[in-house]
Amino acid sequence: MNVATSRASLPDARRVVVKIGSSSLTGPDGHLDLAALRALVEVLAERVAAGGQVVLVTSGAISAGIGPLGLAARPRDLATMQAAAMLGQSQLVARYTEAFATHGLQVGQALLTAEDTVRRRRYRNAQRSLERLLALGVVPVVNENDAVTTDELKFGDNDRLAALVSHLVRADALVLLTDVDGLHDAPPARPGARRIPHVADLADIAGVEVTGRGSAVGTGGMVTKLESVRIATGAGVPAVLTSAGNARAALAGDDVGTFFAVTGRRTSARRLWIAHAAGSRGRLHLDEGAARAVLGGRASLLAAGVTHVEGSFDAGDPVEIVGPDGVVLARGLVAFDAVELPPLLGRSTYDLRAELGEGYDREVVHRDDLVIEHR
Ligand SMILES: Nc1ncnc2c1ncn2[C@@H]1O[C@H](COP(=O)(O)OP(=O)(O)O)[C@@H](O)[C@H]1O
Ligand SMILES: N[C@@H](CCC(=O)OP(=O)(O)O)C(=O)O
Repeated sequence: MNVATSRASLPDARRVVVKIGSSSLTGPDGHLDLAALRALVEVLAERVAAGGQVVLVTSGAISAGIGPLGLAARPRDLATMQAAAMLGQSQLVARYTEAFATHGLQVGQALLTAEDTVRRRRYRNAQRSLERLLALGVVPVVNENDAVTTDELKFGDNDRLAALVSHLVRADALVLLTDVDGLHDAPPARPGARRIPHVADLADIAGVEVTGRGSAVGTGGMVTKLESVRIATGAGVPAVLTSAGNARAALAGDDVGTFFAVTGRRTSARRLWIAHAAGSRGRLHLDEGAARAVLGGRASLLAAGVTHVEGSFDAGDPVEIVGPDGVVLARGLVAFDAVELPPLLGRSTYDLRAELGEGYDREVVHRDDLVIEHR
């Protein structure tokens, strides 16, 4: 580990996750921009040649599928987007394979889903295989597994995926490449909007106007990029946001884009998944006393304090924990299936054990599986 503590230490960051968005890989005709892809690969190959390690998180599967499928425009419905991504992903990786090969490097593909960052066993598996791939000198090329993700259970944008991957591989820095040179003090199309070079704490930019609308092809706009930055910096990984054309300069620590300093220490993977699991499978509504106990930070959630449940989750799924006023207080991994809970609610642990036996008196969400929302 050699975490970049400032922009100047970026050249020494040993392991870097670089994410490139659709907007930077798509030409004006909506097809994959091969020149842009090759230019990025050249920069990353230089980094590897200099002794660094790079994990590439790349969008562009849908863009790469448009041409071969003969589609007039980027599809909007989920099934056609998935079909385009399935065809396009293999094209995309083929192009990366060729481009890296010209620099004597090999690539290995990892297609991840939100589920992989939520489920402990899958997280560990992904961690182990990526670690081994890097040790073998191969460049991991990561995208979301669009073929198997549904609307409610997907990242959609690759920004948050990149932040979670940077935690997964214990990166020393995260570089987000897009079509604008960093965060601006207003949406960059607005006259007079200026780049913000350094952000020490995300609270400092709370007043900055950002839009969730991306470019014509991107997903999530600046909102998901800041969400990604929040996850990464809060988990101990500094981030740089700049345009794809500035990738080399950003890695060299030059004054381009926006540098976001670390705000938190490396958290356990477990707490990170719980806090940022892409989707929640349901909600647990609490009474006043339980809400206070949960916010106190040390208590587990017991059936006695839950008034009702929503959703159809299984034991182990992420759920939102909601106060009596409807505000989400925390997220956690629930220890029961949704159908098991109604008869247990509002009842004391003593009652449950006496009537239903050992096991039914367990916590609904154990405190180790519970993370309070900080907004
Ligand atoms: N305050 C802001 N600073 C910089 N960019 C912004 C801001 N608000 C909105 N944006 C928009 O975010 C867009 C990038 O998001 P997106 O299209 O999703 O990119 P990508 O495909 O690279 O993920 C930019 O084109 C920019 O217009
Ligand atoms: N995973 C899909 C879509 C990802 C996407 O558009 O994300 P981004 O460009 O990062 O906002 C793809 O590869 O086309």
